[in-house]
Amino acid sequence: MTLPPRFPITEDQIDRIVATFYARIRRHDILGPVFANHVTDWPEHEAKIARFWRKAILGQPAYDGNPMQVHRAAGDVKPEHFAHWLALFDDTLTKSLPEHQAASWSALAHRIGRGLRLGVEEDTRPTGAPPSLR
Ligand code: HEM
Repeated sequence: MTLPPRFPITEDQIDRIVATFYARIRRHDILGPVFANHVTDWPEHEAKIARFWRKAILGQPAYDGNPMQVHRAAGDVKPEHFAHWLALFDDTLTKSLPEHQAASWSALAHRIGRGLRLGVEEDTRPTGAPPSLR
């Protein structure tokens, strides 16, 4: 089923953000080494991420993976990585897109990132300790 877009954006704009963002991820001091442990085929990774966003933003049935499971299973993705990821993503969005698109996509990424972070945190938290609700 195809859902209506959350905000107007072209597939080409999504592809360009993904390419710019992961080029910066590869050079990032903290995040670069984590990705290097997992991603060997960058064009394939970027194509998959672009399909993820085409589904999340445009409602296209382009992606059917399970990001929560992938991030939890990675083992070296830590809760504190999410703030770095989101800061770099926001910076890429504001430098590359008109304000409305950047703000809408940022809000969506923060919402998804919060869910993923809580999932990853679940695996690192000592049994019985309360979740961080920030
Ligand atoms: C809002 C934040 C994030 C989003 C939306 C996101 C999205 C995704 C998606 C869709 C995938 C592909 C999953 C699949 O294989 O189907 C992925 C893979 C991956 N993500 Fe994230 N991610 C986020 C944050 C992070 C953070 C903070 C890290 C920490 C370094 C990270 C590290 C990775 C790695 C290493 C993979 C590749 C796993 C593999 O192919 O084995 N991600 N991400």
